[in-house]
Amino acid sequence: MSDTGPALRLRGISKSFDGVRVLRGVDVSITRGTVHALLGGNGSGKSTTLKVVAGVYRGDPGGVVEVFGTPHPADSFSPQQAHRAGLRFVHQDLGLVDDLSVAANFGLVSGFPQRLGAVRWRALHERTARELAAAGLDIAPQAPVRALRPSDRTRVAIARALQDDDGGHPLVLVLDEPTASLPHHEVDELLEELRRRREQGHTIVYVSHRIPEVLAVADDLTVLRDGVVAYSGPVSGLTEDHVIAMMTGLAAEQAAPAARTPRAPTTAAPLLRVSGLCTAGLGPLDLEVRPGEVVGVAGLLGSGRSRLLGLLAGQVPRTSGSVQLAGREIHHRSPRAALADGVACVPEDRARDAAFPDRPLWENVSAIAFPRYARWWGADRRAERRDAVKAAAGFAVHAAHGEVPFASLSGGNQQKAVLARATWTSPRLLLLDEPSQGVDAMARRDIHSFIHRHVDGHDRAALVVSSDFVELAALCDRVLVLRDGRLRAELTGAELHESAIALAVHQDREDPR
Ligand SMILES: Nc1ncnc2c1ncn2[C@@H]1O[C@H](COP(=O)(O)OP(=O)(O)OP(=O)(O)O)[C@@H](O)[C@H]1O
Repeated sequence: MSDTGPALRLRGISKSFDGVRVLRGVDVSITRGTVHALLGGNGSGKSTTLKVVAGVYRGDPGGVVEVFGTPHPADSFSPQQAHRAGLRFVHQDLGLVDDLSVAANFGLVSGFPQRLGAVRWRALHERTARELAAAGLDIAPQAPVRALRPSDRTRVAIARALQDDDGGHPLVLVLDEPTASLPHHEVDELLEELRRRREQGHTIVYVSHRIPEVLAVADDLTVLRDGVVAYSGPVSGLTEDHVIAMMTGLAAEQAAPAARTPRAPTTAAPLLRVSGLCTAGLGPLDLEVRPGEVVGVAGLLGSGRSRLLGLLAGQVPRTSGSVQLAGREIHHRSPRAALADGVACVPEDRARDAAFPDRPLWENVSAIAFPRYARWWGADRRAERRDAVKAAAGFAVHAAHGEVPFASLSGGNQQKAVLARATWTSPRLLLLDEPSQGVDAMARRDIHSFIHRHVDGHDRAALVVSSDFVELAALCDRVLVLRDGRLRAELTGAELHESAIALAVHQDREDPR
């Protein structure tokens, strides 16, 4: 291990899947004691790069992963070698076991101290308490992971990854989208944690789609475009538009978003009218959505925001109340029944609720539209495939072809494919739960303009749940704020900005709605 030079250096890293090269000669040098962000559009190769660095994927021959001055051939680098070399990883799902205590989660990685075959819990608790204190975390080692706040869970995962099993040497900590699933108000805490770890001498490599956040916390950044390094250098002096221009290869002015025309207030009769709607933990709720409106729903985890969408989508049964769509009472007992009435939903947990991972991309896109292709002689699969591939292309889903298994798509492309499916049947009410999770900045802009196009001038509307208040302010005509299952505020016009939404979401005082 050399004492000078970069912490991590990638030289000529390439990676092919079935003969298709998805990384092409990636060269990156990461300075010790810095925060280095890795950015790029969906499918640009960020996760693949990290997996080669982690030794999970074998790189193509010729590439080198150099850690603290020691070179390792990328085609034979293993996870064990990566660990010994001083690389530590925190994946997006954090890898914590919710039902175990914090100390037991530490033990899973560092081993359980034992005497005569029995676990020495007291020793494990003491060791974990020292690690937590060193990390500035005021958490008992006995606390169940399930009870932790989201940002504390991430900080525990970081403390576990960095636990002092390496004689106190600085390490390279690699994080994959650590802020993607954090509530808005906890993002700053995590960014502060990254800064603190940098001060301790560690090197942080951090994948993100949130450019403003990267500009705030990173010293340097690398932009990947189609598996090639488009930029690697300091953050200072860069703006969001510069970064997007590097990600897209377009000039900054071409990459800038089209200005949004504020919608005139509509006086049309409501498309959706909800009255006295109740289910466990939610309601009674009264709300109206007019044709052409994009209405946001903001609230903390547990506020009832996803439950509201589930109720409208036929996934959650109601206990009382009424829902009218275009003046007609509807009461769906399944998502399929809701769809038949023009209500389509994109759930928050794509992998669990919205995907057939082993089936081809095109089947995942056409999944809800296949009855259209029923013919007297069977199903017109050829037409179905053709139209599904077209629908995916309309959402800029980046895939070699329509036959690739859904699971092999990058996360952002999976999300776009699921959105393409939901909108294919031109639903009158589009229900979207965290629609731009994991999608890159350009795709997020595309998704927003698609939602606007879907509703503008049509007898359609969208209801959007998002924990990203910047997104809600940019996308929505109105934002409803839920707390403890009740509607507490409604923001519109000049009130509709990020900080007002944050304030309304966190307010303890109940207003008299
Ligand atoms: N196991 C695999 N088999 C085949 N192709 C793969 C596999 N893993 C990744 N790819 C392809 O490699 C390319 C890069 O994917 P990768 O997941 O690295 O992108 P990414 O930059 O992390 O994207 P995102 O921001 O959407 O997560 C994509 O075209 C993807 O479909």
